[in-house]
Amino acid sequence: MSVLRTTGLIDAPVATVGAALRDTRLAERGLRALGAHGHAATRPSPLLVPGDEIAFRFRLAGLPVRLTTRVVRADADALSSVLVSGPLPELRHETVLAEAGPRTLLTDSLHWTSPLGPLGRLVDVAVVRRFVLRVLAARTAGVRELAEGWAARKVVVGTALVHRGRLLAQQRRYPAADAGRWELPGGRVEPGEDERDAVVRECREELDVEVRPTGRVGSDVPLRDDMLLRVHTAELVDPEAVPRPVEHRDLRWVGREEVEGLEWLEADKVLTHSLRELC
Ligand SMILES: Nc1nc2c([nH]c(=O)n2[C@H]2C[C@H](O)[C@@H](COP(=O)(O)OP(=O)(O)OP(=O)(O)O)O2)c(=O)[nH]1
Repeated sequence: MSVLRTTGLIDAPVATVGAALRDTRLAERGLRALGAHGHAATRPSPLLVPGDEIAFRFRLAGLPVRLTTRVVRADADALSSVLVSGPLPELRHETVLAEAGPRTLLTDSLHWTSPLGPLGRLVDVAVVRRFVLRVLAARTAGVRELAEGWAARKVVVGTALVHRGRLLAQQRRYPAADAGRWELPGGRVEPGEDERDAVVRECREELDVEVRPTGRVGSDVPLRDDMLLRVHTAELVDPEAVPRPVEHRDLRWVGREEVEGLEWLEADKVLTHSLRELC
């Protein structure tokens, strides 16, 4: 099996780079940057989720290549995909992110098996490795451009409040387009305010309870109006406290199997696979 590893430093937090990695336009941009005249089809959603397939069509050394991969992991700090179909028996792509001070270290690993035995290994050295290195460099440049742009956005905090194995969702009352859809408690971080303080304030305002932030979940999600959704996990300070819907139509504690069935706001839909892991 052949392995190629590359790294890059990006001037943005891990969760923001994690969002950029999941951008569905990235594969196509990478191919275009190479002049590979490729086409990469994904479903029309802003961010990839596990199960999504990406179909690539491009030419390598003059030969047409068709290759489809499937996303198997899309977390704040990692994106992985495996081969579904293509002209080689095995292909696995893993991108792992690690905090490096205020920046993020991105490590790409590509593992593949050549289709032609010893001859394939020669082709690997001559053609494939060079092509893969260019693809990965173009992709990292695309991730950097998106993530560094998003890092300057205003943050909306969402709160994944978990209690006795269930997650709290709240149902919006307005605007009309979003009425009846579900979201996490939260809102815009005010100037000078810490994100965790915003989580505590929003939960006090929206749920009338005190919460304690406990960590983070999922990658960021770009929103309209130059905002970025970032979800923090939290617990009730008083386990007997009962949240009430101060501004919302309804509240619901949902278990692992119910998370993906709710009609969430668009942005939250790409986080449900991460949220269900909390239950
Ligand atoms: N709180 C929260 N907001 C979300 C989620 N998903 C999502 O797209 N958003 C959007 C809805 C809003 O456009 C924005 C939140 O900003 P906000 O809380 O300050 O504004 P809002 O529209 O809810 O209401 P308001 O405070 O102006 O009355 O983020 C989510 O899960 N929780």
